[in-house]
Amino acid sequence: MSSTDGLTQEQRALRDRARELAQEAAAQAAETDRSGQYPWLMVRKMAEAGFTGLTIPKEWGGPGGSVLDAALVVEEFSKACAVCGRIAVEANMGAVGAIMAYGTEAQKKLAAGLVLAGDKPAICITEPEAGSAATEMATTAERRGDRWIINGRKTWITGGGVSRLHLIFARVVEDGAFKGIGGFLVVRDEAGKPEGLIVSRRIPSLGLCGMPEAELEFSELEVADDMVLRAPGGWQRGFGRLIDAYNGQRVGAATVALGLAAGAYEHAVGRANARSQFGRPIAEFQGLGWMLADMSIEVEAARALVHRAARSAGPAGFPDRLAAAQAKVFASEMAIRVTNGALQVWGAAGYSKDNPMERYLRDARMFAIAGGTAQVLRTQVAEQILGRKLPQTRDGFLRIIAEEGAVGKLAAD
Ligand SMILES: CC(C)(COP(=O)(O)OP(=O)(O)OC[C@H]1O[C@@H](n2cnc3c(N)ncnc32)[C@H](O)[C@@H]1OP(=O)(O)O)[C@@H](O)C(=O)NCCC(=O)NCCSC(=O)CCS(=O)O
Ligand SMILES: Cc1cc2nc3c(=O)[nH]c(=O)nc-3n(C[C@H](O)[C@H](O)[C@H](O)COP(=O)(O)OP(=O)(O)OC[C@H]3O[C@@H](n4cnc5c(N)ncnc54)[C@H](O)[C@@H]3O)c2cc1C
Repeated sequence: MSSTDGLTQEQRALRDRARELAQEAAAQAAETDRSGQYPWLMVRKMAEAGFTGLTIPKEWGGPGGSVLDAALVVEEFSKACAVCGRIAVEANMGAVGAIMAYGTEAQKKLAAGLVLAGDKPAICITEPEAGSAATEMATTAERRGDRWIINGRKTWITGGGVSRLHLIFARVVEDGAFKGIGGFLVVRDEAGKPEGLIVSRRIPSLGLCGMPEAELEFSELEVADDMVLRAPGGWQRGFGRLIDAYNGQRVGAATVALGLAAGAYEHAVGRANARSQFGRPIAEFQGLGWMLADMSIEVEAARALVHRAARSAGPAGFPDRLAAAQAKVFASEMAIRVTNGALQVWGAAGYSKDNPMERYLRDARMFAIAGGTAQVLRTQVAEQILGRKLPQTRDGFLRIIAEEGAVGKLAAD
C-alpha cells in the first residue's frame, strides 16, 4: 500500500500488527481448509491480540476502534486465511454493531464480553424460502407473557455450531397479529443449550471450509423479553434498522474479498518473478505483465471503495448503504477475476492443492452471493442513485401507486 493511503500512524501500526499475526494464520490455512475444522487456536490468538471486539467502545471494555480499523485487520487476515478474515468481520461488525447501537446496557455488556473473548456471533436472517427476499422470512417470534417463543428454520448460518451469540431475525407476533420483523438475542452455551436452538445440519461448501455453514431449527425456543434487540422506530421499522446495521458486515465481506484478491495477487507476482520458461522469467512475458497490471489496478480500486465505505460510518458505526453496496459488488466480483488470474499465472502448480492458489479461487466465490447477491445489491445501488424505490415483487409498483398516488420517489428521511 502506498504512503497516500490516508491512514494514521496508529492505523498503519495496527495493520502491521495484524499482518504479523496473519503469518501464523497463513501457516495453518491449508490445514483448516483440508480438515474443515474451525481454527480455534488462531481465534484465541486473535482475541488475545485484540483483533476480536476491536470496535467495542471503551466503556464496554474494548478499544473503541473504527470500522476502518477493523477493515485493516480483516484485509490482513484474509490475505493469509479467509476463514480468519471472516471471523474478524463477525467479531467486529454486523450483529455486534447492531447490539452496540440498539442494545440495552445488559445486552451490550453481554455481547462485548463474548466477542472480546473471541466469539464470532452468528447472524440468522436467511431461510430456505427467503434468501434475497429476506423480508419474506417465515420464522416467528410470538409473545407469551414476558417471553417470546421462536419457531422456524434458518439456513446458511455462518458459524452455526461454533458461535455462541446469535442474532435471530423473526416475524413478531403479538396478540395474534404480525407487527413487523425484530431481532432476538440467544446465547448458545458450550453444552449446546438452549435445546430449542438446534444445529440440524452442516452444509458442505465449495470454499472457506473451516467455517461451518449450518441449517438451524428453532423449536419453541424461549427468549426472555430483555433479550429482544429493540431498534428505534418500533417493529414496523425493525427490519430496516437491523439491516442498516448489517451494512457494516457488507463492508466486512467486501474486505475479505479484497484480502483474498490481494493475497492471490501477491503470490502471483512472486511466482512470475521466480518461474522461468524459454530461458527467461515468465514475468518478462507481456501477456502476464499486463494481467498482473490489471490485477493490481483492480485490487487498488477495491481497496479505495472499501476504505471509502468504511470511512462513511456515522456515529452509530454503520457505513452508508450505497457505499457499502458499491464496495461489496465491486470487491466480490473483482476477487473472482483476480484469484482466477493469479491461478493462471501459476500454471499447473496453481491448480494443485499443494499451493494456496486454488483455495483462494474457491474461497473468493461466495462473496457475490452471501450478504446480498451482486444482482440484489446492484438494485440497491440503482435505488439510491436514482432516488427511487424499485420494488422487486410483481405488485410492488401498484402498492406504491396506491400509497403515494405517484410512482416511487423516495421520501427524504
Ligand atoms: C432489503 C431486501 C431484503 C429487499 O426486501 P424488501 O423489498 O421487502 O425491502 P425494502 O423495502 O427494500 O427494505 C425494507 C426496509 O429496509 C431498509 N433497507 C433495506 N436495505 C437497507 C440497507 N442496505 N441499509 C439500510 N436500510 C436498508 C429499507 O429502507 C426499508 O426500511 P423502512 O422499513 O422503510 O424503514 C433485499 O434488497 C436485500 O437486501 N436482500 C439481501 C438479503 C441479505 O443481505 N441477506 C444477508 C444475510 S446474512 C449473510 O449473508 C452473511 C454473509 S457474510 O459472511 O457476511
Ligand atoms: C457461504 C455463505 C455464507 C452465508 N452466511 C449467512 C449468514 O451467516 N446468515 C444468513 O442469514 N445468511 C447467510 N448466507 C445466505 C445469503 O445471504 C444468501 O445466500 C443470499 O442472500 C442469497 O439468497 P439465496 O442463496 O437464497 O439466493 P436466491 O435469493 O434464491 O437467488 C438466486 C439467484 O437469483 C438472483 N435474484 C434473486 N432475486 C433477484 C432480484 N430481485 N433481482 C435480480 N436477481 C435476483 C440472485 O442474485 C441469485 O443469482 C450465506 C450464504 C453463503 C453462500
